[in-house]
Amino acid sequence: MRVDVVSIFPDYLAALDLSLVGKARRTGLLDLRVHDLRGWATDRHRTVDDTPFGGGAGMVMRPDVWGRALDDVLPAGGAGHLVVPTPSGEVFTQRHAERLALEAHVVIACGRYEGIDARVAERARAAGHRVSELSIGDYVLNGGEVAALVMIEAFGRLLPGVVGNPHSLVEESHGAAGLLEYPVYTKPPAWEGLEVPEVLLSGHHARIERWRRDRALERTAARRPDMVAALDVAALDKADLAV
Ligand SMILES: O=C(OCc1ccccc1)c1cn[nH]c1
Repeated sequence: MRVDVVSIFPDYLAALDLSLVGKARRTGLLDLRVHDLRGWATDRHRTVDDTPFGGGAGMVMRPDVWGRALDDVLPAGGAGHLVVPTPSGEVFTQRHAERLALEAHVVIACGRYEGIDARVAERARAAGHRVSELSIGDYVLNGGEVAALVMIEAFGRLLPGVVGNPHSLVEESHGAAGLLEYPVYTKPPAWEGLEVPEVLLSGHHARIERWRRDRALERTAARRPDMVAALDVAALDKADLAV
């Protein structure tokens, strides 16, 4: 999988040399390239922004500079997926991560200031690329770089071979069951007067599985009632009968 990130702060993406994503790069699972948008600016001051049409505070990133950058990094023929992090985007979820992990070539355009001229996304769509304007949450950052780090980690870890034990990807929060993860414990069995729930030490796998699903349901209902509404209870019941 190839991922290009374009930003006026390319050093912000240095964190991607670390840990699992760094390993995926070194083993060739992930061909990640970071570009400085100013490389496509044409004037002496390497300007990438200008005042907004219609007035208002702040600056807007210029379409011509972004156009030249994306012409160079998006795949010819329009088979790319352009991701634009923005507070006004569709909320990025594990479903998006799963879909992006299947793409051959993703380009992430990191906006700054008040954002990127809207015609940039329009032109990329017209050229046949998939374009997703995605938000990582309901808050405003100074730029898309942090959101790019979040998304690359979220879909990068799903690439085959990146995470050692793929089974650890199955029972996660926001996984297929649509539940939050149950509470986890490790040694010592008693710590600071706090005990690990007895059932987890019982070796009785059916009971342990039921306890875990009950805690996951409880937690999801308490913290994410929105997810409960979307639950496929029939599937859970079937699982229930299985236990
Ligand atoms: O602030 C964000 O992106 C940076 C950005 C991009 C365009 C204009 C302003 C700010 C963001 C918040 N949630 N998800 C993304």
